[in-house]
Amino acid sequence: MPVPVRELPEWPSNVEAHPLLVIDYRLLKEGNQAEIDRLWEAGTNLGFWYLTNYDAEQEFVSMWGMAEELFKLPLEEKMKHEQGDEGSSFGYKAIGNYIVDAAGSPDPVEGVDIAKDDALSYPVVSRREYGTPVNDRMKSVVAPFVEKCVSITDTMIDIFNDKLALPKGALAKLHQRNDFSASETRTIRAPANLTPGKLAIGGHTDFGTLSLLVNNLGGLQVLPPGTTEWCYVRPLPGHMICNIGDTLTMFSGGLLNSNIHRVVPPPGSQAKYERWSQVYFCRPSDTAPLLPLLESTIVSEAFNKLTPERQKALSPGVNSIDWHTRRQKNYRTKNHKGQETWAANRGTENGRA
Ligand SMILES: O=C(O)CCC(=O)C(=O)O
Ligand SMILES: [Fe+2]
Repeated sequence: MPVPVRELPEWPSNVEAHPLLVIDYRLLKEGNQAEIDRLWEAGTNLGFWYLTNYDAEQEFVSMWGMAEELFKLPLEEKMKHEQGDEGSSFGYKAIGNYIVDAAGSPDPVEGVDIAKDDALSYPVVSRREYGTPVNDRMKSVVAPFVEKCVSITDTMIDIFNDKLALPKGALAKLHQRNDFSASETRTIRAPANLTPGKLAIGGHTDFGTLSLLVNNLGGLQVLPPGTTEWCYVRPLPGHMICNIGDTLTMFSGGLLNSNIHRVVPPPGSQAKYERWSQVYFCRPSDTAPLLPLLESTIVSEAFNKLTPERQKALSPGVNSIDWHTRRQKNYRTKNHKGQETWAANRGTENGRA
């Protein structure tokens, strides 16, 4: 069994971790202004924060149990539901199918991504099939997980909407429950005893709006703005890790920061355990145009202050699904041709101050 998140192995005493702001979800739900202001502070600076009192830790950990059953199947069986090389991220992901750097080095992790659309419509198949171990747990594990995550991301989207002084519900309209989107669950298993220095996931920004993450070991690192030193983010029981993704950076005219991060082997003696992560990616409706929401004077004033290069990076003008497909496709090892393929998978880090 995976290491339960509440029984984390000891953090090595000589390894520093980033002191992320801790945001209390219960206070956010109550409309506590001081907590809302702190969420804004977290979103506009590092773009990463801890969330406590979110009441879904069990739903996150249950997803590991679901994936463990799937990963037990013979590879040939799992490959029937692999994501493929066309730019969809829904489905099983075999070890080595993503690149982790510009040289095209293959990744060492196994994973599975399930579309929000499939979880919520089950037994109706909206996007694709995932095989029996997933089907058997769609109602009992996957859908409850997605429901909790949708509720958490909807809450934070409305808070950011109001802090950006957008018309009521403007951001929510770009993330409607019943619109098809690339929103999905992602479960990742990295093997124990990875070679020190090996990347499990290469440096990247997240593609969508908000990411919710629970992991059982260290290994996640952020590159804080204005620094050149990668810094560990320490998993803490009862705390999930949240971060801003590219599309929210675009909608906010660069005010909210989609920060670069990566995953390396866990620090110290934690490296001897299998590493499990559970993510929920909230992404805009497939047809949402990716442009700053200039109807807000806060957004337009921020956007006008940016360099032309940064303005261009934050207003690609393509639809959300095209952004996602381009990035995803150029992470696939089979599609890697050279340095230019890595450049083609990049997000809003281009022109980042
Ligand atoms: O495994 C982690 O801790 C982070 C995963 C991540 O950054 C991602 O899947 O985008
Ligand atoms: Fe990420």
